[in-house]
Amino acid sequence: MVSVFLSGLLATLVAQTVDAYVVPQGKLPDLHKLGTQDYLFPYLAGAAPYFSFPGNYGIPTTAPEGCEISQLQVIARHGERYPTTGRARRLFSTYYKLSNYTREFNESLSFLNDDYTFFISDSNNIEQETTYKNSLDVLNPYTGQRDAEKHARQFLDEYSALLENTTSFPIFAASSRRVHDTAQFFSKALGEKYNVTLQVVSEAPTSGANTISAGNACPGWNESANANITDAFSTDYLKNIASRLNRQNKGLNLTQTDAFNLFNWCAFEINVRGYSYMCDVFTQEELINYSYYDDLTSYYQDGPGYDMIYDVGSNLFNASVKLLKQSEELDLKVWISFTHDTDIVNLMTTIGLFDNGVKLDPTSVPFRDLVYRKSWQTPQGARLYTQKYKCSNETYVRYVLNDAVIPLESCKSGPGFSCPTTEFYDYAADRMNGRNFYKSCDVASVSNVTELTFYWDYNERHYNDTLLNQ
Ligand SMILES: Cc1ncc(C[n+]2csc(CCOP(=O)(O)OP(=O)(O)O)c2C)c(N)n1
Repeated sequence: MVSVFLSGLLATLVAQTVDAYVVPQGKLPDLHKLGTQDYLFPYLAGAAPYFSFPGNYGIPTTAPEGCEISQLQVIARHGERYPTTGRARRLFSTYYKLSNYTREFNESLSFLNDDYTFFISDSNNIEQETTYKNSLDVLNPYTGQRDAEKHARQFLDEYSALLENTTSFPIFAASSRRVHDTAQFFSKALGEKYNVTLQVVSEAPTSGANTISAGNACPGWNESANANITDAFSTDYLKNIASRLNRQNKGLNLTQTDAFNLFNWCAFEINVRGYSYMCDVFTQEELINYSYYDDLTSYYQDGPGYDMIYDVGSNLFNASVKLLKQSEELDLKVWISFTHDTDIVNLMTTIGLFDNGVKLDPTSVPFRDLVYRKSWQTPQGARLYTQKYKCSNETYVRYVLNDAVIPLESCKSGPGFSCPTTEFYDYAADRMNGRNFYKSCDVASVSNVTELTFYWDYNERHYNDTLLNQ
C-alpha cells in the first residue's frame, strides 16, 4: 500500500519536474540550422542576438600587469527579445501577405511551404525578453535569459574580487519589463552568495533627469530632425529583394516595406527560435546595405550627427564621471545598470567612442572610413564597461564594449591603452562643456527633476517603479 502511495507520489513529482521544463520542442529537421547563423549578426541592425564587438584589437580586457581595478561601471542593454509592438504590427502585415499566398513558394521562400508557424505565436510575448519558457525551441541558444545568465558568470569570472567585501549591493534597471527581467536574470545568476536589491528606476518622462533612459525623457528629440539626410540613402536594395521574390513567386506582391520587414523577421526569429530560414533570402550585398542604413539612421537620430545627442548622453556620462571621481569614498566598487540600446548609443556619443568627425555619407556605403557602426555597437545584451584601475600611484580609465577594449582616440597613453584620470577628467569636462540634458531636451515640459540622483540616494528611496511593457 505504502509502496503504491510512494510510487504515485514519485510519479507526481516526476511529472511536476518534467512539466516545469516543458517548452516547445522545435522541429527535428531544423536541428542543423539551430545556432548556426552568427555570421549574420553584425548585419542585422542590432536586432540579432549578442555578439562580441568585431573591431577588436585583442587588447586584454583584464587590468594590465601590475594594475588593480578600483571601480567598474556596467551599463547594459536588455537581452534577446520579441519584437516591439510597432515592429510586430509591421511584421504581421508582411506575414499575412505571405500566408494568404495560395500557390507553392519557390526558392528562398520555399521553407514557407512546410508546416511553418510564424514565430510570434502569443501576443503576450510582444516587447518581452526571450526566456527558456517562451522560446519557440527548447534548444534555442540565444534566449535573453541565457544571455543574461552567461553575462553574469563572465562578470563574476573577471570582477568578483571587487565584490569581496560586498555581498549586498544594488543593481539598477530602467522600468521597462524586458530591462527589469534581464537585470533579474543577471542578479539571480550571480548566485546565492550575493544579495542583490533591484532598483527599478522609472523610465517614464516624469522622472526627468533621474533616469537611466534619458531617451525616454526627451520631448525635444525629433526623430525626423535629419530625415532630409537619411532619406537620401537609396532603397534600391529593398526594391531588388521585393522584385526578386515576386519574380520567383508569381502573383506575390511584396513591396519594399515588406522587404525591409523581412530583415526584422530574420533577426527576431533567431531571438525567439534560434534560427531563421528567412535570413537566407538576402544576398551579402543586401545585408551590407541594410546594416549601413542602420548605422546611418542611428548616426543622425541618436549619434554624433544630431547635436542634441551630446546633451542627452551627458546625463549618464556626467553621473559616470562623478562615480569615477568618488571611487575612493564610495563603499561600492561595482555599479551595474540595465537600459535600452539608444541610451547606450547616446552615452557613447557624448563619451566620443566612435566619433572620428567624419559625417556619415547617405549617398553610398563607405568602407574605409566607417567607424560609427551602430549595427555592431548595441546588439541584444550589449554591455559597456567603464574600468578605473590603479597602477603604481597613477589611476586610469578605459572602456570595454562587448568584450573589446575601445581606446579613446585622443587619450590612450596609459597601460592597456587607457586614459590617465588626470587627463580623462579634463577630456570629459571638455566633451560636456555647455551640454545640458534638461534644457536641450525641454525636460521641463514633462518633469521638474533636474538631476540624476539614483546612484546616490537608492538606499533611502528604494526605487521600485511600476514596470512598463515598452
Ligand atoms: C534621444 C532619443 N529620444 C527618444 C528616442 C525615441 N526612442 C526610440 S526607441 C527608444 C527606446 C529604445 O527602444 P527600442 O528601440 O525598443 O530599444 P531596446 O529596448 O530594444 O533596447 C526611444 C526612447 C530616441 N531614439 N532617442
